Amino acid sequence: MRSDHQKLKSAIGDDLPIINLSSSSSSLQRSEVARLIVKACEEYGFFKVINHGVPDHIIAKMEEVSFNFFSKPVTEKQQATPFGYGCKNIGFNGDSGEVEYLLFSTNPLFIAQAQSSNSISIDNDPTKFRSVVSSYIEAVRELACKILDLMAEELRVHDTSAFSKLIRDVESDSIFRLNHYPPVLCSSKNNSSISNSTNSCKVGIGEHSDPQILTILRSNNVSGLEISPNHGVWIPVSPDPTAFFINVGDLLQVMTNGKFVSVKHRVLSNSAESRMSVAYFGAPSLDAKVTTLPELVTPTKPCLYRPFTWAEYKKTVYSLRLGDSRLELFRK
Ligand SMILES: C=C1C[C@]23C[C@@]1(O)CC[C@H]2[C@@]12CC[C@H](O)[C@@](C)(C(=O)O1)[C@H]2[C@@H]3C(=O)O
Ligand SMILES: O=C(O)CCC(=O)C(=O)O
Ligand SMILES: [Fe+2]
Repeated sequence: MRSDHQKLKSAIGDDLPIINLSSSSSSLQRSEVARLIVKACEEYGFFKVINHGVPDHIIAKMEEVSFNFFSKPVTEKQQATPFGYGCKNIGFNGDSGEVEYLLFSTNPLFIAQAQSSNSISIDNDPTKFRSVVSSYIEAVRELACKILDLMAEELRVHDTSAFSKLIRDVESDSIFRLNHYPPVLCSSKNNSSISNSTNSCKVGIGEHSDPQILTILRSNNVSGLEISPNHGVWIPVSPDPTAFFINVGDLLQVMTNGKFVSVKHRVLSNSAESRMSVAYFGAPSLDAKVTTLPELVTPTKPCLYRPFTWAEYKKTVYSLRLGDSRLELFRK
């Protein structure tokens, strides 16, 4: 007979933690799920969620509009205002990769402009993109809040909505990103490639951590994502389009006083197939003060980071390169 623990957490090929959220309905199982989430955040800053409750039709429509968007001619994609379309250039400081993307704020007012400017039309229907994206964002935000509340419960934080209320804020600066990594042949000659003893592969997005609180990521069934829980070690993550992958972001590392780790990750291009991913980056409002929760500070674990606003942190992040460590600059 398998124990409850084994039923809740089963190993995947690559041995990364899997959290079965359907088990969080009874209070006994809820605390076991919360315990496994916290363990995963301490050990990896990363886990996969199954039975997440996000309806299949919302996911399928999101995948469809994303595919439709990236299939458009480049000139049309470049006109996708007020959304930010980018190809190969990442950020503003010289980073690049084999990726094209659409990056925008999850603020409903911002998304509404898409309709008024008719900037992205899917199946000749300018409202379709907006409504599909809005439903998806709403669903993944709820998933993020559910996970954040479970974390707070297990960490014995007095206010169990301490994390989730930051991303529920109407002024939340959360962002949304669609990524498309076209197939690129691996070669041993190119400079912008990563090599090991047998082959080398082009980089889609280079090594980085996500600066926000929590990232909810989903992809099609094409590999490429790798995480690095220990310096120099890269673990490939098997794709699973039925699941969501959760990254601890820099702010959660600060709020938990370094108990949770903001996971380093990267994406390598696949030589045969297109990878498409959708990421929701849950962030607080720009003026929110980010502080370490008092419950995570003890005489033996003094507070590691000075308080700062998300605006201050974001400004630093955007002034640096993708792979730069920024948290060090905010240590006490
Ligand atoms: C080079 C950069 C791209 C990035 C902003 C930055 O200056 C450093 C962090 C990068 C990152 C990583 C996670 C997300 O994909 C992202 C949108 C974010 O918030 O921080 C990207 C930024 C970006 O692509 O603009
Ligand atoms: O495409 C992926 O799997 C990861 C994307 C990512 O790390 C990002 O957009 O920040
Ligand atoms: Fe990322």
